[in-house]
Amino acid sequence: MSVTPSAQYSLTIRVEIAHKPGMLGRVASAIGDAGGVIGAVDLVEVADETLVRDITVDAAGPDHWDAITAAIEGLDGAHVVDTTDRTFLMHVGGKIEQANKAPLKTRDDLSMAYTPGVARVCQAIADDRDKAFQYTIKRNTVAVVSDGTAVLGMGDIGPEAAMPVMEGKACLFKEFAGVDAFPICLDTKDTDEIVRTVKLLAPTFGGVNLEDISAPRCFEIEDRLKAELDIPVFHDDQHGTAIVTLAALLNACKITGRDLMDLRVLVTGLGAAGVAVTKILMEAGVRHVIGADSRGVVSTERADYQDGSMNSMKRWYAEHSNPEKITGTPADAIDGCDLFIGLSGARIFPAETLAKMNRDAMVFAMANPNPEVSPEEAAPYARIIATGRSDYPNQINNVLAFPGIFRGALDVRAQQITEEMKMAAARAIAQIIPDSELREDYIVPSVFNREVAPAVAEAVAQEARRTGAARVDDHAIGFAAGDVDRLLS
Ligand SMILES: NC(=O)c1ccc[n+]([C@@H]2O[C@H](COP(=O)([O-])OP(=O)(O)OC[C@H]3O[C@@H](n4cnc5c(N)ncnc54)[C@H](O)[C@@H]3O)[C@@H](O)[C@H]2O)c1
Ligand SMILES: O=C(O)C[C@H](O)C(=O)O
Ligand SMILES: [Mg+2]
Repeated sequence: MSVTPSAQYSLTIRVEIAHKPGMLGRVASAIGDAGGVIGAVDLVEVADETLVRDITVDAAGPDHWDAITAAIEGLDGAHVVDTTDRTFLMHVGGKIEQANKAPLKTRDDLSMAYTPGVARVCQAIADDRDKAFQYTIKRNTVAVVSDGTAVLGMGDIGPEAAMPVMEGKACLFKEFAGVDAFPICLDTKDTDEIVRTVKLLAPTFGGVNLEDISAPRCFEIEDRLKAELDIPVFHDDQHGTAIVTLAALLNACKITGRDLMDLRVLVTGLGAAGVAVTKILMEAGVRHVIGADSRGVVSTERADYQDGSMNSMKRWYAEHSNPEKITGTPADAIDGCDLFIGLSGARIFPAETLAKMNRDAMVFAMANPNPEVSPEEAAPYARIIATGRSDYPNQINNVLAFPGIFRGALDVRAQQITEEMKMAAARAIAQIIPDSELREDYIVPSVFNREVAPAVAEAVAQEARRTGAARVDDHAIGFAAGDVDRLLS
């Protein structure tokens, strides 16, 4: 849906240019006239007759790449040698690697890090398994587990194809909260097998972040793992999304002068994210919700509810929403709504449908990578617009939640992420923006705001302390865990 040039379609174009005055300017103009946005320009090779340069250009998509390279080829004295898709280049060999914390230069180093010294550490843990948190990576390492069945809005694309997203989550954990996370993509969709596999892996990890596992299996998988493991288990697409959506809504309501209790809300997509978002909004006070899945608006009148074929989560939904028993499509149900929340897929209805919403409408179109309705098209009908993407303002994305949530939980060694912790995290995210700075295009902090993860971690840790769920209090060293380990070693 990207129509404007952006970094996701950034291309490095290697161009051989005649070595004479004005040529680089002509190449730059050709790129600009074709709509490309030039970034870096590097000199690769100089010869008597020619220069070779790498020109980095943001474009709007593959067709636009062709138009830009054709424009360069159309010049006398310029020739495209080759092109590199920078997004793919960033993924060559994967995005993360393992790194050693202890030096291994001498025999002494080896005899401590490995045999024979390591055996004493193993024995200490064998005598007291809790010491795994002190002397292994468990204390700071989270498993990012997916079966590849609901990857972004791309659906069931399989475990190998899910890896770039899971590696990306690991990058975000490390970057924003100093948490070491490891991507694990499983070659099974079977609930029992997933539960058993994660349980078998659990001794290595301090927490489990479930990711992009489709509904309704994700609900049972999370419930069972939470019940059976003594480390926190958190399905990011449910709870991370719910926390950030509530944070955004708290601030959007301040701007539009609304009360959660009076809102009329339409949610499309009743999978992992849609159900969890609805639940947290209801816990926070929202009373009037209508939900729609790919078969239309859900109600107790719908045939699949009546004949018992509706899954249990949607049955819950049908029973707790849509008091007027509206039937039909999301476009039918949007009449008179104040808030639209999309957690379904791209372009599910024409933007004009939003005209039926109340004034000062709020539109959170959060499907990734492409939202239910584009912000440009929604603009005439909504006062506040948010998406899950980084290239628009108001990015409602679970990255604002999960790094800090796990940082806080690991620091106090909480065994569960409770509802109270999630609420506290939502409030912490919302409060990062002072009321005086709230604006229609600034309802959630930037994902690059370094205050967010520590604030979320502190809120989670405080809640754990308050409820007695905190088993230790490492919070003082949380963000510097690596440094402290080095000092201790
Ligand atoms: N912005 C964020 O932080 C964030 C977080 C989680 C999920 N998401 C996005 O939300 C979407 C759903 O993710 P999920 O994890 O809940 O997946 P899921 O597979 O569990 O659920 C998807 C749901 O959407 C429904 N759906 C599909 N097309 C629809 C349509 N045209 N109308 C109504 N409903 C439709 C499906 O029936 C299903 O119930 C994805 O696009 C994902 O990228 C965004
Ligand atoms: O991965 C993201 O950017 C958000 C979310 O987890 C999603 O599945 O869309
Ligand atoms: Mg996800």
